[in-house]
Amino acid sequence: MSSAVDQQKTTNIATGKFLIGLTGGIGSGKTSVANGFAERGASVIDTDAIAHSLTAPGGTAITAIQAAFGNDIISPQGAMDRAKMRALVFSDVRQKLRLEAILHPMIRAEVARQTKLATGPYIIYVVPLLVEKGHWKLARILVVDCDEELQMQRVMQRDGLSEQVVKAIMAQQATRTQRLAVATDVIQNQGAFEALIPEIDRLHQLYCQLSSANQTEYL
Ligand SMILES: Nc1ncnc2c1ncn2[C@@H]1O[C@H](COP(=O)(O)OP(=O)(O)OP(=O)(O)O)[C@@H](O)[C@H]1O
Repeated sequence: MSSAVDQQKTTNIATGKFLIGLTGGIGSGKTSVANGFAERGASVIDTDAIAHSLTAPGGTAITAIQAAFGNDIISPQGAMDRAKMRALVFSDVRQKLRLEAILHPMIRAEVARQTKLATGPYIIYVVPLLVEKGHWKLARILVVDCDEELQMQRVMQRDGLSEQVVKAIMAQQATRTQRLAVATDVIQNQGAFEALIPEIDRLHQLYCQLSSANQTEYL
């Protein structure tokens, strides 16, 4: 596991924008929390959503995935067959690296494009594997945290996956301890949705303050 998250206390010089990485284990509530920030005016760039659109029918990554993995990995509709790909990359780490070699540069390019266009007071990058696959220049790291049992319940309910599959996914991710070790901010998502609201409000205010202070430094 690389400790590859490169934090900066100030606005990212390359982009001139205040960048926050949002991460958490599968089903921890990243999307729910990110939506809360978006509702308050933040620019949210979701790397998972980008990966989905790259591998949807007609997506930019489809031709390269087909060339690397064969026709069988592409569904009749022209999307990457996610279930087949999941089985493949779980059983063979080299296949995982091949897929990442195709997708990661495309995701980075799309993140850079959306970052240039972003107009919010700060930007939240939603990066599920931020701790595992770092090298993001960030001012803050926000971890959405909940216990593993709850993660499992939520994912099994949402995606109809078996406990065994969810456990296998979680085993490939960073542990709670590893994530919390790099966090500058933590949102506990252990209770009801409503309990997230004051936490999101508090951090939204903090990020607005920090981003405007940092912007001033660079004017
Ligand atoms: N506080 C909560 N109370 C009840 N259900 C919740 C809560 N937070 C999230 N959920 C539900 O749990 C599931 C996972 O949440 P969400 O999709 O936000 O997590 P995620 O971290 O983005 O997941 P993934 O890693 O799979 O992308 C969703 O069905 C969501 O509606």
